[in-house]
Amino acid sequence: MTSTVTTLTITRPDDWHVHLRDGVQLKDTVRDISRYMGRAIIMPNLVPPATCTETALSYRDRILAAEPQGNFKPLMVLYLTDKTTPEEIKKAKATGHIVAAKLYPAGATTNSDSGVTDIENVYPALEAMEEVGMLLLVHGEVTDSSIDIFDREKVFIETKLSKIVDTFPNLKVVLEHITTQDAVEFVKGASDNVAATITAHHLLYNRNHMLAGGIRPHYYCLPILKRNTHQQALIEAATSGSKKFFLGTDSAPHAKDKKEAACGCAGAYTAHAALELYAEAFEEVDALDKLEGFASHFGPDFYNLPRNIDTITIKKSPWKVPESYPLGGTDVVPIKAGDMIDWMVTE
Ligand SMILES: NC(=O)N[C@@H](CC(=O)O)C(=O)O
Ligand SMILES: [Zn+2]
Ligand SMILES: [Zn+2]
Repeated sequence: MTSTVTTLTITRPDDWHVHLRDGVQLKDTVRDISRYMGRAIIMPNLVPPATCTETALSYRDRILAAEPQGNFKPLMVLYLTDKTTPEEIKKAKATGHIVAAKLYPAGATTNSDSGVTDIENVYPALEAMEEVGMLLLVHGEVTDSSIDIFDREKVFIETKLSKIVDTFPNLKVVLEHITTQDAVEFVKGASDNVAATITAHHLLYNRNHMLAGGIRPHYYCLPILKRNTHQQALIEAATSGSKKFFLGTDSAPHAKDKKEAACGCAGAYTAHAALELYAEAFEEVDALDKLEGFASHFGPDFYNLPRNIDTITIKKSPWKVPESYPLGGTDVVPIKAGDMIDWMVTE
């Protein structure tokens, strides 16, 4: 359905899950993320990962040195390992710049090799996080090779996440980039301390877009796109007005040749048009009136941070997405490369 709304002014949004990478790529990723996002949760899966306070803070310095536009504020995240200590958690939290720690099950996704091998290994760290009010962000997939890739999120929720949530009821947990109806139901049924981010690409696409009529590597990301019934459940959750679901693009650039390869990397680039892509998904179900809560209110509310005070305007003004964008001397192929996007942020 197409609505008659052609312009929408909303509180400035934030991105609660993004990958900016490092080094020469930063000038390109920082330019895109700071075009209109007020803040962003910067994922720490660098090589090597940002596992301690010093590495997270020096990463923050490099992001700021890449000259973000406007008043963009990077919110940093500690990468949990089997060895993360409660002391490190407290030290990180005390800086005021590190707001969360990320649980990557070892081997689950891009640059997760140093991640957690057994969740009980991080229980002392989780206890400290619960105590000081640091959020736990979770890549929710099991890594057992005998579990089908399309079931890994559901099995993680059943066997790991429910245990974490029961053991640490006062810990705030964000189940990142959810992809299934199972995740939607788990989050809805859990306490107010449990929320989820949803990407634009999981709202716009299902596994047919990736696999039917040819294999399209730029749609390949983790957790992998699921069947359309799951896509529908995500759309319903995002547009429901529930404060438990908010914007996290999981924009994750990889150079073109690393995606278009015999063994292509996982990750989709959406930072070139983040809010514009969400607007398309919300418009599709006539729910543009729900976009502001999802993009600009529920995230800061869950993180206990103030909402942004200024606004941006998004207009119906179709434009053609370039075939690629520069990425520190290489190129990244964005979602909707060469296609039209209906919406444009005009500030
Ligand atoms: N989502 C992805 O497919 N890839 C992310 C890692 C992640 O968020 O799991 C990346 O860093 O490339
Ligand atoms: Zn992830
Ligand atoms: Zn991610």
